Amino acid sequence: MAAKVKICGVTTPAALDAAITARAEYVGLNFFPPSPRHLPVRDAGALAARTEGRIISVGVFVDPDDSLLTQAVTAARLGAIQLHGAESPARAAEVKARFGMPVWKVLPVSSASDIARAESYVGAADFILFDAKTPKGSAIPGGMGLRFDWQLLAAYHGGLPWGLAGGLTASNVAEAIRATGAPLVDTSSGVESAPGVKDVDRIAAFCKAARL
Ligand SMILES: O=C(O)c1ccccc1NCC(=O)[C@H](O)[C@H](O)COP(=O)(O)O
Repeated sequence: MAAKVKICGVTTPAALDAAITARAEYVGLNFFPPSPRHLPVRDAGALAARTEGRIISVGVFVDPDDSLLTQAVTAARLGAIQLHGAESPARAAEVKARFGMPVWKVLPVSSASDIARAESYVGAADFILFDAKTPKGSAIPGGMGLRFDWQLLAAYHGGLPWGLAGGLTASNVAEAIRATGAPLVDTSSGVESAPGVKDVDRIAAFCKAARL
């Protein structure tokens, strides 16, 4: 089965439409203010109006409080919540229960023990996204175009559905899927011309390459 595609950090109608046209399954809408892809809640409604029934919006959050989640879930008509911070299994379970929608937990990876942590989210989250660990002190915990050693994924026992993120581009995504068997691939900076600036041609090329 073809890997599903998530285009993360979409902030404009043009990028959203490019993801829909290229048949991506998900877009990520980023609600973390320090990110160059930050989407203010007040701007989310305009994008949400274009997504209805065409693509699923995943809200990207870093250790969010319930107030931000409530505002974003409503304004952006989210279909899933991605927790990209240090959220514990208990917090993931709480968010899942409170908002009644799938929770994706991101695990930053640099060693085998990071993969093993996925098991602790069984029953608490619905989906695990393995992403590259960013350097200590980074302003953002994702979207930096960094890869991790894909061979580490061989140790994953598959207690939860999962996806692969980190440094994926149109040039390496087919190889990433072949090497890891990832059922979902996620990219952000790999389809940009500059941080936060999505490139519609790169979005199309990425989606095409993921399906080859
Ligand atoms: O992209 C961001 O700016 C970001 C900021 C804070 C938390 C998460 C963020 N991105 C989340 C994603 O799912 C990215 O697609 C993922 O980290 C991969 O990014 P990239 O290596 O640039 O493809």
